[in-house]
Amino acid sequence: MVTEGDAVGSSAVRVQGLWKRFGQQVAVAGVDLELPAGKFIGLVGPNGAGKTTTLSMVTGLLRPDHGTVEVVGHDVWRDPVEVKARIGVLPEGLRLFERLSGRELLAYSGRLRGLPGAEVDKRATQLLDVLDLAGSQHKLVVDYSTGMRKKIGLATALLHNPEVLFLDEPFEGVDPVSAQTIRGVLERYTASGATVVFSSHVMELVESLCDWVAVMAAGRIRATGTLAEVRGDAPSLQQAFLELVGAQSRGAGSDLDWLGGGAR
Ligand SMILES: Nc1ncnc2c1ncn2[C@@H]1O[C@H](COP(=O)(O)OP(=O)(O)OP(=O)(O)O)[C@@H](O)[C@H]1O
Repeated sequence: MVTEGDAVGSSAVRVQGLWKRFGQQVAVAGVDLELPAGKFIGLVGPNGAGKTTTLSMVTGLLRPDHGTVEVVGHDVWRDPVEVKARIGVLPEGLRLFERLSGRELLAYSGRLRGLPGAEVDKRATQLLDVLDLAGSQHKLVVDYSTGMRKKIGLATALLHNPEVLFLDEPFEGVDPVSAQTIRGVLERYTASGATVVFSSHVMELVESLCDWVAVMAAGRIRATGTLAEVRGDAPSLQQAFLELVGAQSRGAGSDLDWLGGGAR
């Protein structure tokens, strides 16, 4: 799906005036966002910032209260079939068909995507191999570990060679070896001109992986741009992030004077 010229200088995602409320809780409060194509993009923010809610609305999983979302030039909510053919998604709380083996899951996803059987077989074999799942390909998904689930989820999201890949906390619960494997696959994928958008609150990871960042807090976008632009004069992205989300002066632990030291 990645075609020459698609990626250069254009936007992968264009979000305007996005709002989502759950009862009294405003989860996303008027987000405008333009994500450049062909970049490794990090959506970062503290717990509860609205990252998952935003990604769910951008990928057509959750209907916004207001606002529009375009992915590779198509309106997500008016043109969902066009958009879903062009994106891959690894959602938070990934639900998989547990009673299929990893190999069967890929075969099923590939056929759902309309790929010919022989092509699905070829791609599945390569993905299982690269993601170090070949030895577990006949195991049922229900018996996979957390890291293995993330990797098979990533394989299903990549199988149809999407133009944009959305990943919600792809490294959470993943050991360093698997993280390195996932990272290698993603770097190869973006090097070919595709776009990755992933959410995280691990700043070191974002700093080492991403070339473009959007910082979110309390349902709003606080900063966007290249890593250098968002970092500004701060010594690290972590520091810039803490300043942007206003979390510096909380005096962690100052009220917990009973904690530690053996006193009961
Ligand atoms: N289905 C829901 N019903 C009620 N409130 C919700 C729902 N989903 C999200 N929220 C609320 O919306 C806010 C944003 O949540 P969201 O999961 O989008 O944040 P997040 O940035 O992904 O957080 P985290 O990093 O902890 O996953 C939170 O206050 C959360 O409690």
